[in-house]
Amino acid sequence: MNIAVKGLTKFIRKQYILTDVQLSFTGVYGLLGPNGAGKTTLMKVLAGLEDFQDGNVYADDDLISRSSYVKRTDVIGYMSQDFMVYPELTIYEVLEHIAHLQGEKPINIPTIINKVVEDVNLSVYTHKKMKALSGGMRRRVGIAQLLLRNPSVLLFDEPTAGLDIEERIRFRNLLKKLGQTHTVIISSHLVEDIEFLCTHIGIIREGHVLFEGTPSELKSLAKDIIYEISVKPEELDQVIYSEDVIQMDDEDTHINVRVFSENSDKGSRVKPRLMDGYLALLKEVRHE
Ligand SMILES: Nc1ncnc2c1ncn2[C@@H]1O[C@H](COP(=O)(O)OP(=O)(O)OP(=O)(O)O)[C@@H](O)[C@H]1O
Repeated sequence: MNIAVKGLTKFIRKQYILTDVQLSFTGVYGLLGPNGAGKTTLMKVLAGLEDFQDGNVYADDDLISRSSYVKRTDVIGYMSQDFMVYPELTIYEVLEHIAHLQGEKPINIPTIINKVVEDVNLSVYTHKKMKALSGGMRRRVGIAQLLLRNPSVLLFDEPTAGLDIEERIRFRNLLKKLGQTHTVIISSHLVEDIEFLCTHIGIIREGHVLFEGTPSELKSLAKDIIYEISVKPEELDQVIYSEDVIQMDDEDTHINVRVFSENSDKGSRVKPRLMDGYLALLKEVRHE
């Protein structure tokens, strides 16, 4: 199922949070933007958790919400950054409780729970108490409880924030797997997560859409303007001072400095990465 928004506008008192937002969410969709761009607000609007003043939300071309708050928990599952409930209950007990609240027949509950814990790779941990779980495991329980309802669209707000590197990789792999069976929308300011996971990307800034397209379309915004310069450690200060630096990689004997440049005779032109396209877009907007 695809979700789309048209003309979406939200303000709180006199401050516009989202302005005439038009986006079409499909595949594994990455919603990127700097802090305060409006990503969380947009995700909550999609989930039916926040009201808005103008515009429409569609699911597969059917209007599901017009300028108002409509709860769509049967279609859309939303997960905020963390999931911490009932610390004294085990994973199984939490899921059992939620399944009961949803009105599942008691006889079906064990089968349903076994399926969702398998989907999120928690089958061997169901006896563990919530309070004993790591951040990544708690988030996986959060996904499991969403899957109990079997929504077609899963929304994740900053899903890997605060996870250590191993958990982040495990969690990203899980999101990739879920993307094979669901429409997945991920909001993040980490280009790295989006690069690994997403087939489509939307970029917002200060509540306005700046870009929507594929990862290669985003990369192409930095076509022909990315150079790599190899410098000795003692030359680094001079390069930082004179060039528009994106990234530096320390290679023991020298440092590879990635820069924006229209024409650099000091380095070699390289293929743009997603980060380059994203930064090129933000630079362009800043200069307008
Ligand atoms: N309830 C509210 N009242 C007033 N301002 C709000 C409210 N909710 C959000 N905002 C403002 O709306 C803007 C967008 O916030 P939002 O949290 O959606 O952005 P974000 O892109 O998710 O940012 P971050 O990555 O920092 O979480 C910010 O300027 C924020 O201060």
